[in-house]
Amino acid sequence: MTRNWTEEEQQALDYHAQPVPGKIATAVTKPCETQRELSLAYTPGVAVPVRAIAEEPLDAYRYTNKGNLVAVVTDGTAVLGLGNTGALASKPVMEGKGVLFKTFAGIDVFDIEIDADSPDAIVDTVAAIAPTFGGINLEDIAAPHCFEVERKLKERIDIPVFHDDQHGTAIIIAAGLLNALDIQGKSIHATQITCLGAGAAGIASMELLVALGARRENIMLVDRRGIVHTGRDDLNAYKREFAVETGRRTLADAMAGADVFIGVSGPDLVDAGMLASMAPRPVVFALSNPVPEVRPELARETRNDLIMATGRSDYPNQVNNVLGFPFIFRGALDVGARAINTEMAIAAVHALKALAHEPVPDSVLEAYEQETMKFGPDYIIPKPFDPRLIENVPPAVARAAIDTGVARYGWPAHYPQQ
Ligand SMILES: NC(=O)C1=CN([C@@H]2O[C@H](COP(=O)(O)OP(=O)(O)OC[C@H]3O[C@@H](n4cnc5c(N)ncnc54)[C@H](OP(=O)(O)O)[C@@H]3O)[C@@H](O)[C@H]2O)C=CC1
Ligand SMILES: CC(=O)C(=O)O
Ligand SMILES: [Mg+2]
Repeated sequence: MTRNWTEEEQQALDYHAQPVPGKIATAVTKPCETQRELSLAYTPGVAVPVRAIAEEPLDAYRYTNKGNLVAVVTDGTAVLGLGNTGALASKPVMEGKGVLFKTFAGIDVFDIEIDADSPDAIVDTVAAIAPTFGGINLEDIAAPHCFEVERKLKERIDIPVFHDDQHGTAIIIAAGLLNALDIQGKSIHATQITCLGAGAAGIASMELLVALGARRENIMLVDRRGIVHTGRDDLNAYKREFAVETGRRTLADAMAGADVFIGVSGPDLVDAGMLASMAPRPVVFALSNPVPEVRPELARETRNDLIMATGRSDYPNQVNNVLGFPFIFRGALDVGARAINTEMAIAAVHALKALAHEPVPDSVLEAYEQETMKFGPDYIIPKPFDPRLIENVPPAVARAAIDTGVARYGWPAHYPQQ
């Protein structure tokens, strides 16, 4: 098949193809150049840690890479905003998550793309390979299957299972939104929120906002069929939790008077009229990747009192789960956490929120070719290249893990003194 890629698309293909196909490889961490080293790395030396681990399974964290290795697992059913591309085509995204885990938090990743025809097929596969890993990052598995997969895996294995599109996204949305509302002079408790997308990201984000003080009755969830309301008989149990009693039906109805729009759905679904109908000083997070629900250019043309974020790196205010999963897993792995719970998620929210108020380091300004960046409408959340993320977020997550009793170890010796 001959395709006509644009210059920018061709650059993306070349980046992935050259100098070797793909974005990630394995690295050897021990010397293996002499007969002596070979006998330590392989037989006979390798038998000693095998016997140790067979006697004491926790020794796997000491003698293997288990404690620093995460599986990024998908079935390819909700790949970015591209939909169900299948397992194979999702691999560049999963390798990309591996790049971010390693670059930002030093965590190694195997990406696991599974051809699965049911939630149980994913659960059985992941449970069977779990001994290899210190954590499982579920990625781009569509709702509602993602909820069942995560719940069943949490019941079956004793390492953290974290669906990034649910909880990673929710954490970053919450941190960015709390800051944006402060700037707009609004309170989460009284805010009318319209969320377009009632899948993995939408449901989990609204649940976390409720845990942080948003009122369930102030949230209007919208899916392909319009507003999620109590008169509908096609709702799954997760959507039903947010069903409101209302005569309103369409996305346009849901946008009128809203203080906040969260888009976790698909490209170009919001028009100028909908934006214009929102309340004064609104917050608009159009987070579908790669194409947002509304382009920032259109939003700015329409009104100048909004705070706007996208999931992308090339506009101000990138609200994207890249700010979460590397640092959250770092904190969880460093204390041998058995789970990543809501308290750990909320600790990450507050750490990210607070960091946005601090002066921005020069290295970040250079990476973004900006002279200044300061807390305000165009800087509500730290940038992924901020070197303080790794200093601030993992300790906050680790502290919450220890306090809630899910940590296997105490405060890491290399963490800042408390
Ligand atoms: N910036 C970020 O960090 C992140 C962004 N996202 C983005 O969020 C989006 C959804 O991801 P995810 O939740 O994992 O996917 P899911 O498949 O789990 O959910 C998608 C949801 O979007 C709704 N939707 C899709 N297209 C439309 C449409 N044309 N009109 C109305 N509703 C629509 C679906 O409606 P229905 O239920 O009726 O099918 C569904 O509720 C993607 O675009 C993804 O890129 C996701 C995670 C992180
Ligand atoms: C960022 C991400 O995980 C997504 O768009 O699916
Ligand atoms: Mg994703």
